[in-house]
Amino acid sequence: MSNLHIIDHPLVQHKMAMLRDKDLGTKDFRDLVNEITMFLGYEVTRDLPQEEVEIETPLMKTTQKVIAGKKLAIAPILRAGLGMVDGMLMLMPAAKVGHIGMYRDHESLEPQEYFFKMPNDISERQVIVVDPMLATGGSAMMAFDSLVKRGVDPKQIKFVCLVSCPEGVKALQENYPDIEIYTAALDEKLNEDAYILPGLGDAGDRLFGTL
Ligand SMILES: O=P(O)(O)OC[C@H]1O[C@H](OP(=O)(O)OP(=O)(O)O)[C@H](O)[C@@H]1O
Ligand SMILES: O=c1cc[nH]c(=O)[nH]1
Ligand SMILES: [Mg+2]
Repeated sequence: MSNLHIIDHPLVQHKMAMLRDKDLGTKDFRDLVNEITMFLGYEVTRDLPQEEVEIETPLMKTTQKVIAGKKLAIAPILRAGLGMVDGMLMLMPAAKVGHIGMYRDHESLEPQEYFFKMPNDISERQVIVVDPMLATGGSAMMAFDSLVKRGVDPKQIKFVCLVSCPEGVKALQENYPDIEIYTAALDEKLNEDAYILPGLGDAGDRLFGTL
């Protein structure tokens, strides 16, 4: 079974059309990233373990399923991943947040890690790594490497992005076949600067107004 989940819900696709528009302003871009993230978060949490609890409604006693105390962490890849944190926390307010600072060197296109701070018990948590863009896959894979080095089982990692491309998906599937990928779009290809086409440009710059 493929580990690639493309979320093609009409509301998600409608919001993606707005997000890609080059004339969309910073505030609206930020708001849409959060809104789309919530839809993706709904899908990525679909298989969280559940347990039955007893409750009492105003009319009678009954049982109801609740999430079975799964320990979660959200791990944004900076900067652009920061734009997805609030959307995820809206759904999982008790999740811890660990930050992975990374930028792609403009010449080599290789990711450079400049910050890594996780909750102490990260090896016991399911980790949802978030970054709007999956281009070559180098940044996501370096983030996974860093988590695995700290004892996280790749089976406990999920990756959520807004835009992906065949090159990045292939790299992740070859190197981390156990990691489920959730995306709102599988675009056409990378250009010669490893930007996604049609894509949405530089997600970090559009989120933070640093164009
Ligand atoms: O799959 P890759 O080829 O590694 O490219 C994707 C990475 O590039 C972007 O970050 P960028 O380096 O622009 O940093 P920023 O978020 O600070 O803008 C993006 O947010 C990903 O982290
Ligand atoms: O298209 C791309 C590729 C990498 N990073 C981005 O922000 N956009
Ligand atoms: Mg950037």
